[in-house]
Amino acid sequence: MEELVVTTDHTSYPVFIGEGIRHQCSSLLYDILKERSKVLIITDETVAELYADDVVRSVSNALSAGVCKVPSGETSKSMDVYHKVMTACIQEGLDRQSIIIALGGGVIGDLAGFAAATYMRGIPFIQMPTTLLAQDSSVGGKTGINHELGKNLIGAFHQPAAVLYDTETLHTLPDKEWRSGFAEMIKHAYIKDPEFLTWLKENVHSLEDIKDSQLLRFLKRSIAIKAEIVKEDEKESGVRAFLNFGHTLGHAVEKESGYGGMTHGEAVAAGMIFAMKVSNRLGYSKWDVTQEAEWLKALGYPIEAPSQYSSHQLIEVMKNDKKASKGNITFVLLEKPGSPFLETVDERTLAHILEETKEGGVI
Ligand SMILES: NC(=O)c1ccc[n+]([C@@H]2O[C@H](COP(=O)([O-])OP(=O)(O)OC[C@H]3O[C@@H](n4cnc5c(N)ncnc54)[C@H](O)[C@@H]3O)[C@@H](O)[C@H]2O)c1
Ligand SMILES: O=C(O)C(=O)C[C@@H](O)[C@H](O)[C@H](O)COP(=O)(O)O
Ligand SMILES: [Zn+2]
Repeated sequence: MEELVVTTDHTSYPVFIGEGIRHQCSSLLYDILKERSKVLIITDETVAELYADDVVRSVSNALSAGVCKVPSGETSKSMDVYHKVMTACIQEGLDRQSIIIALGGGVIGDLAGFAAATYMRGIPFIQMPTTLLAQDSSVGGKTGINHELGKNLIGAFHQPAAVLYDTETLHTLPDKEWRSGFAEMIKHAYIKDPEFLTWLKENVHSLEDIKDSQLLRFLKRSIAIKAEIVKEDEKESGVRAFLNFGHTLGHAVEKESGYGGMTHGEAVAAGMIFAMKVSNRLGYSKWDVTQEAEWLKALGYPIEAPSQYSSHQLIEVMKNDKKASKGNITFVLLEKPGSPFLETVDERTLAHILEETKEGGVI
């Protein structure tokens, strides 16, 4: 088992990574659980079927556990499902000494984390990620749900008390979800670690390459990058915004696809290529976008997906992005790997590039 530590100005917590560690909750989380009155495991229907019994058994040595199941997928990051989770917290008799476990992917981490941040004005929670994507989402304390008008518009910063990442759970992950999670790893490499990016480009040419024995090595590097950024800027007043590379357009595409039409990672991959085009167009960089896109296309990312949607509508949605200010859309741009910066981009430039993408053009 590996252990990393995430430190912020206010707190610090362990990230345990290892095969089969879901069976060791009572021992690994003993110091946290021993103080608590009750635990509610929030999970989705798919993950519940596969892993909830193991986790209930594993925590039951320490304290009594309930399970709250929500439908699988992005649509559970909604007001309606959040309300149902709150009802479950009340009916299960959670008090201020209770704790929530988020058992699942990023959807569950964000939803259950937000429930923990707001139930009785805040109780602790533990992240138990089960997707590759959750190497990003389980660390850093961003929690929240979607609104019909935009992604993650309702939420709170609430750091977990611990992250327990059982990599054995990844063995049941569908290919689409491996691809989705890998996009966030690529993002970490693009914004912070050119050497890691080169290594990924040289070694990963298929989904099978992602799943192979090197996984633990790049999982750890990716989590460490996220932890470094969160340590420097917990609440996104500076460098943390760089973690949004690919997300300005990506979130708009997710919203337009009806939340779940495209996975988060697929949308982010298309958004990263788009951001490189914007960066070139504004004269900040000389990306060979075709070459960057080829690598992602070979891994199965639908890079041209934004061209299915109305440019006007995507721009309207991007105005609701949290980085926007006074109606101006702000992008994370990249001069070169490891050199991100924030820039306001005017709507005409965005419209042109979106239209060129529709016509199959790459800058
Ligand atoms: N808070 C953050 O910092 C942060 C960072 C990145 C992404 N996110 C959010 O994360 C969400 C996406 O997370 P995700 O990609 O993990 O999606 P997800 O949680 O919906 O999981 C994807 C699918 O895989 C299934 N699944 C999960 N674990 C499984 C397993 N081990 N075996 C088989 N099936 C399994 C789920 O039931 C679901 O159908 C988005 O809403 C995104 O906005 C948040
Ligand atoms: O942790 C962060 O900070 C991130 O931006 C990570 C992103 O991968 C993640 O998708 C996040 O939820 C996006 O944040 P948002 O503030 O744009 O909703
Ligand atoms: Zn993301």
